[in-house]
Amino acid sequence: MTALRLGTRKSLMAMTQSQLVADELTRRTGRAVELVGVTTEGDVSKALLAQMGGTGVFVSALRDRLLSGEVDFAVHSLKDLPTGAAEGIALAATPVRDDPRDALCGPAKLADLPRGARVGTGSPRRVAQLKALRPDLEVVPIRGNADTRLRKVTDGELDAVVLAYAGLGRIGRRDEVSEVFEADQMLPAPGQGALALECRADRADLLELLGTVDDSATRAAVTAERTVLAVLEAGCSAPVGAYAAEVEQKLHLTAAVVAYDGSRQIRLSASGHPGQAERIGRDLAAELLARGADQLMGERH
Ligand SMILES: NCc1[nH]cc(CCC(=O)O)c1CC(=O)O
Repeated sequence: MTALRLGTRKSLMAMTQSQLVADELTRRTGRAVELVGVTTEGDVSKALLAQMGGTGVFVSALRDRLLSGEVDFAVHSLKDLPTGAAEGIALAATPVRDDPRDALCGPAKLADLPRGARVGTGSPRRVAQLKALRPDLEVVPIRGNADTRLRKVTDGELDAVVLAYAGLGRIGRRDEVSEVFEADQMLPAPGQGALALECRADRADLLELLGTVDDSATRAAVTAERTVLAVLEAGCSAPVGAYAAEVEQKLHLTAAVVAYDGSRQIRLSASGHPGQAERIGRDLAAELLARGADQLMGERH
């Protein structure tokens, strides 16, 4: 039988996580899987990434390859997937989630950084929560892949950077982490640490095969988190965190909207049956809006 073609971005992080998925699929189904590296607009142009606000730039090139039949399925970081459905594309599997937390990379823990230390991150969600924890910090907007960001610390341009702990593990850079933030300090981005396998919606054979690596607890958690984001009509450029996990067959969801300067936040939790993940997310988002989330997100400065 021919090898399945797995479409992936070409970064070290993407290639590593795609290879993990490929190996697990082969282990479970006996099918060989071959990686096909695809250059996306987000990789080519930083200006374009900024202009488009990041939403979906890494994803659309891979989806084009699915629709044209050049690849059979694609592996994305779930965090990078826009919440809206894509015509003709199905979310075939969400494998067991990796660590969802954010991590500080640098020589010291957050509390031990000097007054006014320069900390790099491009994410409004991280900026706002950093400011809430340490209002004295100078938060510096940065872009680029994890390697580029980490180099700004070793070069002395920045005192520390914040990155996803899962991604740091995938590129073998966990030894640069000084502190891993708990969700009550820094609520992760919806879908952080999880992967998404997509294929064409009309490929029933593939949906079944890829379904062998799906994890229902992960699926329920990320469904709840992403529903919050969708209802708030927020993307990765909004100061919104959401994290859900199943404990003893119950899904617990926490979501927060933080003012850009970290001065205020609205944080709520809810729980329910994992089969109701979407409703749990929708109801919590409605409650956030009722308590003024819209207004907080609207205040850019
Ligand atoms: N937006 C880039 C991106 N997409 C996924 C990850 C990390 C790995 C993950 O969350 O699965 C990262 C880098 C980061 O936020 O540090």
